[in-house]
Amino acid sequence: MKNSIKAVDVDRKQRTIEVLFNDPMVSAALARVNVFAIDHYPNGRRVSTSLISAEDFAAQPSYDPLMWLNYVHPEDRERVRSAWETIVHGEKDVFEAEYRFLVGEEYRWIANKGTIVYRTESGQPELYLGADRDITEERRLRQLLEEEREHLAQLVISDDFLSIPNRRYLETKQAQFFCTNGRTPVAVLVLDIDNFKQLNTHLTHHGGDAALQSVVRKIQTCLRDTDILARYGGDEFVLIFPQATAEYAQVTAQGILDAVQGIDLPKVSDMSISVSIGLVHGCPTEGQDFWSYFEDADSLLLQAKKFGKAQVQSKVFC
Ligand SMILES: Nc1nc2c(ncn2[C@@H]2O[C@H](COP(=O)(O)OP(=O)(O)OP(=O)(O)O)[C@@H](O)[C@H]2O)c(=O)[nH]1
Repeated sequence: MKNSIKAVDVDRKQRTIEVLFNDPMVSAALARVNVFAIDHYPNGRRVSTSLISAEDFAAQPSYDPLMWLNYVHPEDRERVRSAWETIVHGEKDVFEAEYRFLVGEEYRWIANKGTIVYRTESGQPELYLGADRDITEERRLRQLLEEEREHLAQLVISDDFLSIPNRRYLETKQAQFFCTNGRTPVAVLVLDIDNFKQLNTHLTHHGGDAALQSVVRKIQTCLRDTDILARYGGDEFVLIFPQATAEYAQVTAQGILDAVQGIDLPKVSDMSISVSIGLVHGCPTEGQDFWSYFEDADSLLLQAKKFGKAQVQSKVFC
């Protein structure tokens, strides 16, 4: 009885395969869209004229619905195996995955989507009908586009002359360094180079550029990896010290003053270089934001300029 049921099933499957792949016109149309069938029972034969040759599968000695996974790239195999196992175990009929597959002697990226059409009496895959597509080139282009997109996104938020974040970075990212639970300390500093107009005149614009780069490199040597230094515009910079103590903020600001004053300018004048800094340190609460700290720090910077430059003016709230 069992055998006769199986025979009927096999006939039905054979008829489906014949309808799809024996007629030259229908078969050619299916090949154009890479439709194939895996005749899983009894020997895992691939029936199609599409991407992967039928010979790859034809010589398998016994029925094994997992056998084809041997052709999947080792790095993709476990991911694809667990997706395919849900099909083999009857949890799902529709399969969809992208993976590298050994075609001839090279791995190609394949997108495969299909469904189990028939199962054996015991629920094992009997006939799988799917379409696959070589997406190697498409993936390469996708990756190039992604890299290009990342690069452009990076350009938008960084100062390409000084290779540090720019004002747009501050405008879009500042909130992530600013926690308003009243318990998380932060320092915001606004820094401006003193008499830079005059320096530019003495050093020429090109020399001014070099001085600007030296200042930035010097400031960077004073910072932790987690501190932010961004160019706000011209010779004005903003620093954020996330989760910094007031002592760290003040010692670092003083360290920046000293480090910048130690920069050797070209010997075309007896000028030295210095910066002025406005510093606000606190534990922001609800209703405060980065910009309120920034405004306060900017006012303190103006005070520092008024009081003679080359100094830090600060306000510490916690
Ligand atoms: N070389 C160079 N100069 C710049 C750049 N960006 C802005 N500047 C110049 O920097 C100068 C900034 O001048 P201000 O900050 O207004 O004035 P200051 O002379 O620094 O005077 P104080 O700020 O009061 O100390 C201007 O002359 C700008 O043209 C740049 O990328 N390279």
